[in-house]
Amino acid sequence: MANTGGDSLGFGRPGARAVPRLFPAVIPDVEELLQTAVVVRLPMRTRFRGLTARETMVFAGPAGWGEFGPFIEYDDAEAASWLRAGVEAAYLGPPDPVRETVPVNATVPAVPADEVAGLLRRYPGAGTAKVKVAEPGQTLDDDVARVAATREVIGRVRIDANGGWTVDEAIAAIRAIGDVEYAEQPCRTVEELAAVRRAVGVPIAADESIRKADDPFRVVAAEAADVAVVKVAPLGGMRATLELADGLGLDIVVSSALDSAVGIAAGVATAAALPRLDLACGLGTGSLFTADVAPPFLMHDGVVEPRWFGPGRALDVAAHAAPPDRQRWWRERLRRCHRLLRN
Ligand SMILES: O=C(O)CCC(=O)C1=CC=C[C@@H](O)[C@@H]1C(=O)O
Ligand SMILES: [Mg+2]
Repeated sequence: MANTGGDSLGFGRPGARAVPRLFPAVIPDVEELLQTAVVVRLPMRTRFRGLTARETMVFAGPAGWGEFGPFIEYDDAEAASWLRAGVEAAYLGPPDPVRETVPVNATVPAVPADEVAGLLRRYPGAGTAKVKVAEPGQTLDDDVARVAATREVIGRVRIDANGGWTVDEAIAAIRAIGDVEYAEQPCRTVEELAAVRRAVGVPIAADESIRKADDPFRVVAAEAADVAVVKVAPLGGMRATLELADGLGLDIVVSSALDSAVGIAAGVATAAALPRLDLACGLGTGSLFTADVAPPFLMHDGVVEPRWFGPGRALDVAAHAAPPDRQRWWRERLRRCHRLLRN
């Protein structure tokens, strides 16, 4: 039964943007975190989310490596959850798995249709593809063509509009695109998602309406979605994500936050620990980078296996270290977020 009320994660309290507070109970000293922290800049193969390189920070703790990589434009209140997730990974390690493999979807950025087949070669055995749609500056024809090109290679397609459509645009676009596994975040608000869901026969997935919401349970209360896309870093960690997934009572897809291999390891560990997992997870974004801090989670036969970058494990950070001004910027950001977590 879905939980539509308040919850132990700290979500949904008036004025308190979700900084889940459950794990870990003790946040280490900031100087300890900064001692091993390195900022890397990972070059990307294809533009994704407007990025051609991904800046992120990794640090080590007694349980291994953790990642702190909130997107640059996020404010400190939003970024603090990402720090909590990194601290949990480095100080607590992964939850116990209940499965040995995690099914993963191919991710198709908003590329021209004729680039799709080449891109999908990076996802051997994928049974599901997620196609980005509603990209600013592109048309519905571009989306229809990209989805059609994807379907020629992978039969099961889900789409992600990142809230880019109005309700009317979403209804028209979903009808034009045709049968999909689900439409992720077709519009921006929960009410709009519910309106689209009522109008179309296609399942709706909520992403931003969960990871950026003051109250992720509103999606359930408003009957706005069939699927919850959950991301470990913005939701404050693996255990917080598992608890939220359990409370939501929707079908769950664990997805990446465009993390390095360190953050993806936490996503895979979370998916491996879910009591039920019926849908492929969006954890194949390592394929979008041309370099990573460790061997990326590349799928084979449509799945990846959990792996953990434990204590004493050296990462390939030197080759990808960001310039000194960016190191300073991230270290200051970490200090500010750390103060928020301690308060
Ligand atoms: O779900 C996937 O296949 C890949 C992950 C993915 O699409 C995203 C990762 C990071 C930022 C987001 O804009 C984006 C998403 O909206 O789901
Ligand atoms: Mg999404």
